[in-house]
Amino acid sequence: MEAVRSSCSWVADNASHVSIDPAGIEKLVDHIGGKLPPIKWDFEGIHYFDNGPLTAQYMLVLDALNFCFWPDDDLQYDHLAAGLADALKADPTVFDAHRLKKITGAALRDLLQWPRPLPLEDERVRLLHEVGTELERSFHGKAVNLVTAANGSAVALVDLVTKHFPGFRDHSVYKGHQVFLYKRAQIFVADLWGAFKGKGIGEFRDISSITMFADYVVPAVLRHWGILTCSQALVKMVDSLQELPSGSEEEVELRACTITAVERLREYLAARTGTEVLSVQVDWWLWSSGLPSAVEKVPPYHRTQTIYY
Ligand SMILES: Nc1nc2c(c(CN[C@H]3C=C[C@H](O)[C@@H]3O)cn2[C@@H]2O[C@H](COP(=O)(O)O)[C@@H](O)[C@H]2O)c(=O)[nH]1
Repeated sequence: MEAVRSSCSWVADNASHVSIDPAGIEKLVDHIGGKLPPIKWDFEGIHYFDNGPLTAQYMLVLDALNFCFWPDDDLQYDHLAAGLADALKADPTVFDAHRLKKITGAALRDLLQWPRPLPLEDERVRLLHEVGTELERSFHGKAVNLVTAANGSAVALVDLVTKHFPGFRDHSVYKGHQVFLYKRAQIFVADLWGAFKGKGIGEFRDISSITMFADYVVPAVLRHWGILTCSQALVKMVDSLQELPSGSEEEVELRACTITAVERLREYLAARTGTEVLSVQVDWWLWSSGLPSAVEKVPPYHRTQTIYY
């Protein structure tokens, strides 16, 4: 995604609160022996997969809701991915467009078997209505038609998703410049690619165009390795779990510098190994290394209330 890469690189060059340290990149690459450890998509075994169109429907619903878990200490991405998978196994029509269009907060909670209101529940419901309505209007109700309309191009699919579904238009205006981050639109493409192992409706000839998915786990991992360095004031805010307003300079810098740092890390790894390295793979490995169950103990992540990640 050229617009994502170039706008984030501009932020990194003009940042006031976050910087990227090449020494941190070298340290991490040395630590992993110069090669990215292999990582399987769905290493947790929590996603729905039937090798067919229903998987595309599941992924679109999953990534429409793939944001803001932290305000509820017990809620994690796993609950969403596994909860939606169980719901779909129990009732294959549960994500039919006409049902998504009318879903309520209580029904979503039921479906996920979550005992209390979800963070930003009203937004989650509104986004599902948006998905149902637009799928019906433009894609005969089926996410698989959206995917095939991209003709095997990851870039085209991100464009289609962001054109048709306003909820996926993850961007900010920073120092007067429009910055594109597109976390959920890009992770949707990557999730399809990962689930279908780059075959069939998960085949994208330009998967290397996708950047990492800027949210709150990977920036903390990059801080741990000294790849991202934050101003003292920002460190204090993040480490004391103070909320960082969505769209603030600090928040945009954290995300944009994370994308740019992963691009540099990818280039450095590719040069060291002499093989192509994908941002998607770097993202998956960094993300999994930042989970609470992982060996590395990373600093707290930044707290931002947003529908974008
Ligand atoms: N950058 C990046 N962020 C990712 C994912 C994934 C899961 N991707 C699946 C694809 C392959 C793997 O097998 C994964 O299962 C979730 N997240 C984000 O993390 C946050 C939730 O964290 P917590 O609730 O504490 O586990 C939340 O913002 C969520 O959107 C990823 O891959 N990359």
